[in-house]
Amino acid sequence: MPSVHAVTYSLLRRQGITTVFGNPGSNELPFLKGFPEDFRYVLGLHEGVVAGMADGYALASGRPAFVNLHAAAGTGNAMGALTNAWYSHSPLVITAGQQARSMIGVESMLANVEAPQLPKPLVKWSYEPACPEDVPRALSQAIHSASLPPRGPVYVSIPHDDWDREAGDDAELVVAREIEHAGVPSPTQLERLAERLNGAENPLLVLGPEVDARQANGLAVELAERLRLPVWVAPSASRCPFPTRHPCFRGVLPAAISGITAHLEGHDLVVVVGAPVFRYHKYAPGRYLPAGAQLVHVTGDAGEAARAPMGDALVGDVHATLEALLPHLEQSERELPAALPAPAAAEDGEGRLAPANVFDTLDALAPEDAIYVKESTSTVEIFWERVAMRHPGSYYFPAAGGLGFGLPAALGVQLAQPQRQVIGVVGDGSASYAITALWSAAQYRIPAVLIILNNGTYGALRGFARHMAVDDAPGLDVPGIDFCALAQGYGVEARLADSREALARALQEGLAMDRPLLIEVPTLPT
Ligand SMILES: Cc1ncc(Cn2c(C)c(CCOP(=O)(O)OP(=O)(O)O)sc2=O)c(N)n1
Ligand SMILES: [Ca+2]
Repeated sequence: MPSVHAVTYSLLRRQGITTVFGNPGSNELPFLKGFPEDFRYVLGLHEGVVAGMADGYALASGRPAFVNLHAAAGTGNAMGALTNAWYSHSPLVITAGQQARSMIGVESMLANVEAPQLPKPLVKWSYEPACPEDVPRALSQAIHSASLPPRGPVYVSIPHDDWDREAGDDAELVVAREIEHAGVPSPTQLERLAERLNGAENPLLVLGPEVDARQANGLAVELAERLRLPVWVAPSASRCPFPTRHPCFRGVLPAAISGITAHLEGHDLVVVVGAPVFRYHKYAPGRYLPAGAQLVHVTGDAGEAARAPMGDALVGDVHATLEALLPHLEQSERELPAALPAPAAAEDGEGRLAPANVFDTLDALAPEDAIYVKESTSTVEIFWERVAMRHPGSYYFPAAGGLGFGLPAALGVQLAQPQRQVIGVVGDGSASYAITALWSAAQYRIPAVLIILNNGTYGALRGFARHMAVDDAPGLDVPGIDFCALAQGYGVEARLADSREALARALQEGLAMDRPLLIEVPTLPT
């Protein structure tokens, strides 16, 4: 009769999950014993890096990513990354090694006491099987639960003495299970939605990360051109759902109630697709909608629909809904919106570049299908103004703003998308939360270009301090970090680019390399 270990690896292989992102302890060794030749283990030196790499991999592949952490301590280190994975609906299957069953109750060393409670509320489901025979079924439930809408991370704690136990006669029935989700609205629901869109005088479209996750970007372009309306990206954008050089593109909505409402003025129908309504951030109270405006929301996440403070919603798969909706929409006679004007030129400082000039240089030299993993919080708006993104899966930003995402996620995305060039654009503050990711980049020769924008400060917090009238907070500056030295210490080649010419040279070098390159750019604060 096969062991729990054998059935588990059969299940993972059959479900196409042959990469394990992990950091091991003694509890995990029996799972890693006899690690199969056709599997790949990607080690991260901190569990925040492990979960961040897995998050990038899952988001960019659209497939569940498997994580193996060490008991409670490893799970705790991953919680920051889990805030992002939860809000980006990332299908992570997180496993944690547990002490031997007979040693949990006495709370011996490495016992993960009340394990399923630990990752809540940042997982869809968490479980510790009541007996070894239930481990393969529990892992099958984890894979399908993570993948079914609304997608999200799940957690299974597994005692280390389960792996060599017999799995039971029917254990292998779970190995080949396939579960599909339909989620197409009914003809009546589509007609009602189409009637509102066709009847609107001056509609506006707001697109969210789910449009990109479901690869519905092209359908969103068709919708925009059919209705000839302005297209905004939903606030706190963690993905890019619409081509940024399209004439309908208007930018990213500000993440504040009054700021959003100001942009909705004059529109009688706001159509939100694939985003929560809304991911506010800065506290700037105001009316949720301008007078005379109605809002209709299409989302695959019933929770997002239920918690919105206004509007009507249709819960269904956004790709299937847009595809089924288009034939019901009339061609609008409105003028197509005019493309946004090119942004003004920016001045560099002495030995420091303006972020705008970094991004213009990037836009000029990067491949047209480059993938950007962004985590420099004060330069988000400038980035969206200056960098062209044309294809699905071109942009990733931490969905909960939990820093330490950028460097690991850039590596995970590059592992998932080897045929496209990944460029990480990370602030000096953010980089320090996951700097050990550079070791994994070097060890696995992951050919991402990693740009560190070094303005010596927590730039976004300086902006918040001004907004919140806090002019004397300590702890907002991070001077004196030499990222080139840190990179070389972890085995990654590095270049200092303190002029546009030096940046162009370093970028061209990095884009041609088959291994990672870190580029440190001293920048002006925004
Ligand atoms: C894990 C974690 N810790 C602290 C913060 C708070 N925080 C911090 C510390 C920011 C500064 C980021 O600095 P940076 O250098 O990465 O980028 P900018 O200088 O462009 O803002 S933005 C922000 O929300 C956070 N979001 N996540
Ligand atoms: Ca900074």
